[in-house]
Amino acid sequence: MSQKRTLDSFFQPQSKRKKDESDAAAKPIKTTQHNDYPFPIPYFSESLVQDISECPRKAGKPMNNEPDLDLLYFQPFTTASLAKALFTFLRAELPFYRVEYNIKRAGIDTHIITPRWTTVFGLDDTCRFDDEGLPVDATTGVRVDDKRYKKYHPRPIPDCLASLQRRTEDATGCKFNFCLVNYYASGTDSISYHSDDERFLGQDPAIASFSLGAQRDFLLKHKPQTSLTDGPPAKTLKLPLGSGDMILMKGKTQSNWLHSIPKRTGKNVEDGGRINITFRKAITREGTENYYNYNVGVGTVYKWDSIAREMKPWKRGNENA
Ligand SMILES: O=C(O)CCC(=O)C(=O)O
Ligand SMILES: [Fe+2]
Repeated sequence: MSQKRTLDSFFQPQSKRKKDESDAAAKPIKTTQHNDYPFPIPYFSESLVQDISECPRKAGKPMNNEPDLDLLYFQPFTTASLAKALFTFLRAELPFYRVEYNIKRAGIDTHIITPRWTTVFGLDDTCRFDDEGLPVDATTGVRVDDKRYKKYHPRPIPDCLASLQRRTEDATGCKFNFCLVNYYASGTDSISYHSDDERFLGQDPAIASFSLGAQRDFLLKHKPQTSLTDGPPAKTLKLPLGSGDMILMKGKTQSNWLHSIPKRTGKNVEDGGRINITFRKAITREGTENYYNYNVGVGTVYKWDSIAREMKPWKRGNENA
């Protein structure tokens, strides 16, 4: 019988732990494990799960006063203390990547180094994970051997992020199957103007987007109008997203608007970092392939080093160093 690939288990106490460490430090931590995680990912504590279950305290505010814009702004979704705890936990416990790839830009081969740390978990709607953690057809339950799952193996959303996902689904009435995480270590990290309007998300996708940590501006601008008769260009909107805020982007937003997190300069560069979590629903296998390609890639795994206070390359066998 093959060994279970997904195990929600109790992590073994670390072998290098000194004998005189407190009982609290020696307490086993419950983790989600998977063959395609570089390391086990701890569960949130019971008190964090309880705090999440009490969010949001207030309904989201609709923002639909611009053409084709359809947002629900939870300002905030979580309390400030929960947002801080989530930020600290996720930065320390998730594997991150600095993905590099080549594209043709204005006809010229260009090497892109993604200007932020990224990670992703999930699987499109055509499949689900079986209890060995492998993709099976969502309706027949038969193992799926698809080239789109070969280069990067899909991996399930760990229990910690799944508890935030469930609360988000209940609060919005939307269903999600992917969780993308961005870590902007400082003001020099950014995401340029884009729309999340890929075909693999279907028409009018709903995307829930959380902000944790430093406040950063979220800019929105209407896509260029196709003809002069379409009216004057809509103005750029600036949402100064704070820790614990969540925006649900829905309806015609992705097909008509671009969004970005611009770089910050001068005294605003060192801001302590910001984490963005998005929950989305991919409906085809191209979505799975695309998300792992651009958010995990084939490069080095990094993990937060709380002493050096930066991401450090992570190597198997070095866990307790
Ligand atoms: O960091 C953010 O708020 C935006 C992230 C984003 O737009 C994306 O990951 O597609
Ligand atoms: Fe986006």
